[in-house]
Amino acid sequence: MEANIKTIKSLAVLCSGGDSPGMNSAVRSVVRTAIGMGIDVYGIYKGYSGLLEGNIQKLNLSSVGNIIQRGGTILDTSRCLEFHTPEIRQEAAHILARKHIDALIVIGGNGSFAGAMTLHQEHDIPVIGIPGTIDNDISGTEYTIGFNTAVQTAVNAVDNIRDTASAHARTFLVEVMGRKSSFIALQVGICTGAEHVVLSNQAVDYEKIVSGINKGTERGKTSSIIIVAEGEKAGLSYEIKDTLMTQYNLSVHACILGHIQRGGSPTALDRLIASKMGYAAVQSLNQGLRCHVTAFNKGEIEMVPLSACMTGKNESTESQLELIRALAI
Ligand SMILES: Nc1ncnc2c1ncn2[C@@H]1O[C@H](COP(=O)(O)OP(=O)(O)OP(=O)(O)O)[C@@H](O)[C@H]1O
Ligand SMILES: O=P(O)(O)OC[C@H]1O[C@](O)(CO)[C@@H](O)[C@@H]1O
Ligand SMILES: [Mg+2]
Repeated sequence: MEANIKTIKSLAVLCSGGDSPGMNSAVRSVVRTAIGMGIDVYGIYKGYSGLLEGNIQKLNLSSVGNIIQRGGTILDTSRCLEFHTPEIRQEAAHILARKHIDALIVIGGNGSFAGAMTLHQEHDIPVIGIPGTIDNDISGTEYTIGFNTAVQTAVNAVDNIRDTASAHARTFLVEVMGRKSSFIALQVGICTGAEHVVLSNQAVDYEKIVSGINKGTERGKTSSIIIVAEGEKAGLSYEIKDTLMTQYNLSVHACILGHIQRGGSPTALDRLIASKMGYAAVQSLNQGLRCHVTAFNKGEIEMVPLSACMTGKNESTESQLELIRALAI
């Protein structure tokens, strides 16, 4: 540790943005690691909104007992619009100082990381980000906690829909979450043997969808599954369904999976990565890191500067699409 780096005696942890399965496993790991190292640990309830309200409680070992397997987050979470305002962030910094909290661990997505970054830049507060979002849309890390569970939940749902699609000889459009990112859609598409995936950042290619369905019909297929990434707002699958009906005379069904993808008990993979990240977050503060993220790259946890995690990512989109096309022949 550099000689001029102040020792962290107390830290706070919060969850922000959409909840994701595995957040609790990460909170547990942060709390247990910190206490084991003699660091006082506080939970901030309801994300940045709770910070501004001073909704902060000291946590002990049993505060995080029996939560590793639970979905949601015991700390609750929020989307806090005021946090975009510098004066409001100044208030947040004062609240942390008044509570003698030396560092903040933020478990959340790209938006939550943007909030943590500004707090660090403006008020020199040590921050560590733990990537927790089902969207897997944070640059600098190949993985974000919750993605695997969300994909598994969606895959189970599509398997069920496939039974009906097959029994009734129907085509289904199944819309999955992911906002601007199509990672859930792509992985669900591969794992359910979908005929086509509609990406969130591209115009819908109706000719391709229709020729795919027709090709399948010609070789005797009676049902098809098309996965739709939701984009800016939910409901695109219904627009596609209407266009297929009115312009191509094709009758299809649409199903929006919605928030069932965000809840539920985390998979073993999410519990494992969350436990490792929580531990690494606290260790890294002890080692003098002050504005970093616990990233998961090439199978290992590594500390990456928060500044490297501020843009979206789209690596692997093309190769995943290629696989879907190759297998839907
Ligand atoms: N540019 C920003 N500056 C300050 N705070 C921000 C900024 N962007 C987002 N935040 C804070 O982070 C919160 C969560 O952001 P957002 O709603 O984008 O979710 P997220 O963390 O990306 O998670 P997810 O996408 O998984 O729901 C916002 O409500 C706001 O309080
Ligand atoms: O629950 P809310 O606030 O409607 O947010 C929905 C969004 O949150 C996410 O589930 C990520 O948390 C996105 O995939 C989705 O677009
Ligand atoms: Mg986000």
